[in-house]
Amino acid sequence: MTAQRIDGKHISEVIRQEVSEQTRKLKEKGIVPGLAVVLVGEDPASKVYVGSKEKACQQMGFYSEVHRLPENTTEEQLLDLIDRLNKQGSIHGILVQLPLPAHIQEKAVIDAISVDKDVDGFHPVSTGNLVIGDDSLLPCTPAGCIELIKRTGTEISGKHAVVIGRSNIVGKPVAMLLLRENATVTICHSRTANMKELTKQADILVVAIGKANAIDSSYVKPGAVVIDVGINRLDTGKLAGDVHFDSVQEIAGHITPVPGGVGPMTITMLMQNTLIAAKRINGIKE
Ligand SMILES: Nc1nc2c(c(=O)[nH]1)N[C@@H](CN(C=O)c1ccc(C(=O)N[C@@H](CCC(=O)O)C(=O)O)cc1)CN2
Repeated sequence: MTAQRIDGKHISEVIRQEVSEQTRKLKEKGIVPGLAVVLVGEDPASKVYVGSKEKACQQMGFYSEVHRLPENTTEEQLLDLIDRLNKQGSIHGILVQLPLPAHIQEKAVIDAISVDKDVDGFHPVSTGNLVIGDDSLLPCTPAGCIELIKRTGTEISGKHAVVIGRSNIVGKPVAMLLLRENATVTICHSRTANMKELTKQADILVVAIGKANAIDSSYVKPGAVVIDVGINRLDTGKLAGDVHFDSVQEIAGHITPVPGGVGPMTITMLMQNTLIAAKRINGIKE
């Protein structure tokens, strides 16, 4: 069996067209979704991602602001900027690009973003709402994973989903989203005993561990949907996922490639969140 490749780039394009159409309709009501992206320092990958977010905003017809701050920006200066953006009427979404320089506390910065404008879905109140099933803006990469699974035609309800990785920004929220879709969810991590025994039971396997090619076909149940969240740059300069694609595609039913799988969905879900935030802030039903 050779798995079907889940084309994150194509799915992303389809969703972007939907977002851009809804934005056009919202603009007829005089509302222009606005996103502020804040970048501190010179991390090369972050610069590329922020540039892609700026381009995506243009493509969607959003208003956008990018604040590129020097590496030596203090936490206080960053918090002042967030305070201003929280109050700014033209801005419906605020995103601070991660990672931040070591002298700035990530938690203090995330906590300062208004929950209504938390388009990254990283604020503790957004996380709490996700856990209890209340409305909140969903974290982009986990929401992208669920969207990719659904668009394979897979019914998530009743399936056994195994998530490898327990980070606050991917592993835990993706597990919560799968639970919300009525999957039976197991979370594996670096201390899990007999991991293969668990992953081989998974109808849906989501891998977010940050280790290139760590998961081969011996971890995978035949026919499973495999979602690879890892983006690892190899010494050769090439990108690799956490899943050994060539090995796993021999056994899986569906599999995301890297690049071109989950990655493109992250920015697309950010566009969708900004549109949702603009509607909610203006009291418009979705
Ligand atoms: N505040 C945030 N910071 C970071 C997030 C985030 O969601 N919010 N996620 C990542 C970086 N990221 C977006 O910010 C991101 C990562 C990867 C991609 C992507 O499209 N990847 C491509 C490959 C791109 C390449 O060639 O390098 C793919 O997988 O196909 C988009 C966005 C950390 N920081």
